[in-house]
Amino acid sequence: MAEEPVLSVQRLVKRFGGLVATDDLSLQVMPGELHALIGPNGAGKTTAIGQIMGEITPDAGVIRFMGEDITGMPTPARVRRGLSRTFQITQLLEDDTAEGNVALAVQARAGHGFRFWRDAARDARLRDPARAALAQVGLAEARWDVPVADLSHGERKQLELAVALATGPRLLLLDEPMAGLGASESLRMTEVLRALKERIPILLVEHDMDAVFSLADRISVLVYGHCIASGSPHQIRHDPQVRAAYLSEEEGV
Ligand SMILES: Nc1ncnc2c1ncn2[C@@H]1O[C@H](COP(=O)(O)OP(=O)(O)OP(=O)(O)O)[C@@H](O)[C@H]1O
Repeated sequence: MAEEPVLSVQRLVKRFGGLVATDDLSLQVMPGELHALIGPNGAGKTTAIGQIMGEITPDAGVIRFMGEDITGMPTPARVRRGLSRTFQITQLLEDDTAEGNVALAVQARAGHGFRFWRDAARDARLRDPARAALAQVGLAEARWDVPVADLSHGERKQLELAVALATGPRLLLLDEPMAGLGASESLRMTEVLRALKERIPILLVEHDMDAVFSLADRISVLVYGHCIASGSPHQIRHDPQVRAAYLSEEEGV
């Protein structure tokens, strides 16, 4: 029997006034796959993630997750089913520690039964999975009890990924996890994602083409909200339309 996609987006459309931000977009993420979504600034990549998470309502199209139609489903219900995202600009509680932030996400997943969120980091049922998530993203243990406000940008990006992992995702939607990282931090994040994709399928939005071409099993290219090409890294690298529309602007590809 053919494998079912984890995520299937069919003919998605989103307009903002006269602007078509998502233009008849179809894409799939298969089990075990890292699917990269690339394209110029403003191509509609973040808008696509927003619709998959239920934060933005599409004007047309169908989104299926693990075979279920989730198009009209509220975000929390999608998270419960195993969808999890990170943001281009990190969204963390500045005053809480790294571990506290992840423990809160574990608590949110567990739902009721934990009454006082301030104690989240102290409860082993929250602490242990939180620490497991922090270890997976490679954040140094000495930084786990540091307030978020004192973390470097690179550490915040790692932490944001740990928060996304804490909800127990069956699909990760990553919006520019390399944004603002230095060369060595990007390489470290690439290796973290390489290990993660062995366990969790990933839809990756990213401008770092070294990372994209080294990690992706499949790449889809968005231009003005429309997918102009989808294929293996080799196919995309050699697609003349893609090179003309996007890759020629990017260094080293
Ligand atoms: N809430 C909104 N209202 C109006 N226009 C919007 C809104 N959100 C996004 N847009 C527009 O939709 C288009 C797609 O934006 P989006 O942020 O999805 O692009 P992107 O591919 O993620 O860009 P980048 O690579 O710069 O992050 C842009 O022209 C943007 O200005």
